[in-house]
Amino acid sequence: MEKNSQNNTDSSLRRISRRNVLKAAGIGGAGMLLGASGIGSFLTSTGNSMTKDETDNNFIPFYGKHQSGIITDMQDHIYFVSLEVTAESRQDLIKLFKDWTNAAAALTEGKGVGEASGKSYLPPKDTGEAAGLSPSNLTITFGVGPGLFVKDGRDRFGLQRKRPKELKDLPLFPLDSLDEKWTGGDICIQACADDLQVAFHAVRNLVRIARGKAVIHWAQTGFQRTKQADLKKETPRNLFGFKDGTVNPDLHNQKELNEQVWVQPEDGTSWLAGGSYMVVRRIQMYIEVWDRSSLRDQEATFGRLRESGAPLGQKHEFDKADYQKKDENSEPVIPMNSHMRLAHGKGQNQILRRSYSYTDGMDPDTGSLDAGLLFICFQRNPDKQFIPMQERLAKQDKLNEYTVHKGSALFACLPGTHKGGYIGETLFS
Ligand SMILES: C=CC1=C(C)c2cc3[nH]c(cc4nc(cc5[nH]c(cc1n2)c(C)c5CCC(=O)O)C(CCC(=O)O)=C4C)c(C)c3C=C
Ligand SMILES: [Fe+2]
Repeated sequence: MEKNSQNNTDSSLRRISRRNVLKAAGIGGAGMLLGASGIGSFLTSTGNSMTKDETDNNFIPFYGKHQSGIITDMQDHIYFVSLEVTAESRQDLIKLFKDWTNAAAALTEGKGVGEASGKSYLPPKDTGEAAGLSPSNLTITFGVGPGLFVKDGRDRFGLQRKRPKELKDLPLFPLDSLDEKWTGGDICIQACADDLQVAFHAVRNLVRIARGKAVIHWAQTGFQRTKQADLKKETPRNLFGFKDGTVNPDLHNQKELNEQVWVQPEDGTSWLAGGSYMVVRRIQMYIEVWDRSSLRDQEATFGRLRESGAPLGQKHEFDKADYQKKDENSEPVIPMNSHMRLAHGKGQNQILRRSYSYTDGMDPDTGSLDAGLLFICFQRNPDKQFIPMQERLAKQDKLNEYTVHKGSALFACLPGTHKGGYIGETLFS
């Protein structure tokens, strides 16, 4: 569970009026028409990354240069779904993305999908369970998996030549214990909101729209502490009790985001420029085993103190880790096999972590709680970011004693769109 709301201090952004926010929802080209006004310039520079604290009506625009739900401040809940496409024609697939775009734009504004027909002899277009609820900072993010481009040797939609070389099944890492039921998918929908019913409603209606064209392959809900419960707005803690999400790219540093998160025009896949690669791993955490290990062992596992979240050898959570520091026995203060040290590597390539905890009843194999992390990260290039990082972790991470990777998927999250356009337009044009 990773926090990504650092340095969110521009008070002018917090004073955006409801009228301006709604205006922003309807404008073309990510707010560019608003020109030099505060909100216009913000949207122009960062796409639709307006964060929940920056609006006064918990609404995050769907339209923008980038899809929302990537550099958006994390909401309290996620409903993630991976779909298999059953449509056979390119036209049907394009129609699906157009219908989804219109529905997603309405849903994020707190509206239902489709017009109410008022005809009692027909099923209502919208399923109704979010009627009267606020938008709850709902974001809906669409991604496409390798199977959309070619599956079982078939180029179903004439997309094979458009597949970026990075968009392929992730390699099997040492210790992976992947289950097909939580792995892969042709398309993903990530719905995040501060209310689970709002997120569920979004997914349910989008899946309903896809009837006859796509079916659910796997789904996973996730949570973190609610903002209501955390008055001090600290970094959320994962199910091992540690602050999780301290080190992440700065969401307000455009240069850093272009280097680490957004696919760039020069990366060789023009239709994906402005999008981002999303890695999803369903990681089970052996919480009972963890609960029997000593505090010292737990802290050595992550390389951080549990209480403050400070790196070992430092006092405060955001102090810089000193990887050279030795203890009185000349041993590294931050152990060589600690999670933080291995994830950090040489510090050149980062990922944007946006993970949520999950619980899913009991693991029938062990009789213990099935709980863990729906690990999600975004990046410009998985070959240079997630994959080498996970190779290091899978080989040596002390955390592996307490976790197992059960699910895995890679998606290319499409660039954003403007009103009148549709998500996926660049891929199909
Ligand atoms: C391959 C990428 C990563 C996986 C998989 C992963 C799993 C995982 N992580 C935690 C808990 C923590 N992770 C922390 C730091 C951290 N983790 C990754 C990457 C992966 N984690 C990175 C890049 C970093 C930051 C490294 C750095 O440069 O400092 C931390 C420390 C606090 C923090 O910065 O967030 C915790 C705690 C769990 C529980 C988990 C799998 C279940
Ligand atoms: Fe981690």
